[in-house]
Amino acid sequence: MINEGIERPNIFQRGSIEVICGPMFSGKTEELLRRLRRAQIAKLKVEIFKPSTDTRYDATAVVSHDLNSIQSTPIETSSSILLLGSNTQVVGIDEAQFFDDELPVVCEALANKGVRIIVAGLDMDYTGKPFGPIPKLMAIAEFVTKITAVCMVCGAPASRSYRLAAGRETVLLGEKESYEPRCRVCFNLDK
Ligand SMILES: Nc1ncnc2c1ncn2[C@@H]1O[C@H](COP(=O)(O)OP(=O)(O)O)[C@@H](O)[C@H]1O
Ligand SMILES: Cc1cn([C@H]2C[C@H](O)[C@@H](COP(=O)(O)O)O2)c(=O)[nH]c1=O
Ligand SMILES: [Zn+2]
Repeated sequence: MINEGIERPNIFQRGSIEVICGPMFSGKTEELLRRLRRAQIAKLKVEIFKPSTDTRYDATAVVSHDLNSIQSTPIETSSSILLLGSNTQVVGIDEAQFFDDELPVVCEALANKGVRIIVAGLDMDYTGKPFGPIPKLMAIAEFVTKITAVCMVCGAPASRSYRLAAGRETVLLGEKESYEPRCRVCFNLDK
């Protein structure tokens, strides 16, 4: 038979990368949970990962600001996703901005093997700069969903996360006490 033994992608399980991004409180985790739940309803094998450093609501669950949740595996480095996500059909990754620079390579490798990858994360840090591996993931993704929150100053659609707390380090975990979503105009008010 022609092509016998040649490794080809399974067209019935075509891999892809989806990115869900936006500021804090825009609904990234809710959208991730919605897509993963639908995959579970379709009886697909689903694995969910988050950075082990993100312990805000729960050590193992991915939890939205409205406290919807799904069980996940906390991991330290993106290479663990290659090991743990190879024998699954759908991989969900939350808080992807905190992962190392290898995450796009890891996602590409799994997608090429036929895995559907759904990544959620902040596209910008509190200074408005691209955050971690998210911009590269947006470039190589088949589908990018960029969503907005509600600006806490004027009520317009908010694209940015304004830091209320003191501290200039890029990574500073927090919730409403430390951050609020703002539109471009209100984000730049005190600059
Ligand atoms: N300023 C805001 N704009 C939009 N949603 C908000 C805001 N403040 C609180 N929320 C709540 O946050 C929920 C989204 O939470 P979540 O999915 O965890 O967001 P993200 O993962 O993007 O931070 C919304 O459904 C809403 O109930
Ligand atoms: C803007 C910004 C945010 N963070 C932290 C704050 C939260 O712990 C997470 C984002 O969570 P969400 O699910 O998107 O609400 O990231 C940070 O460390 N640095 C920043 O610049
Ligand atoms: Zn505004």
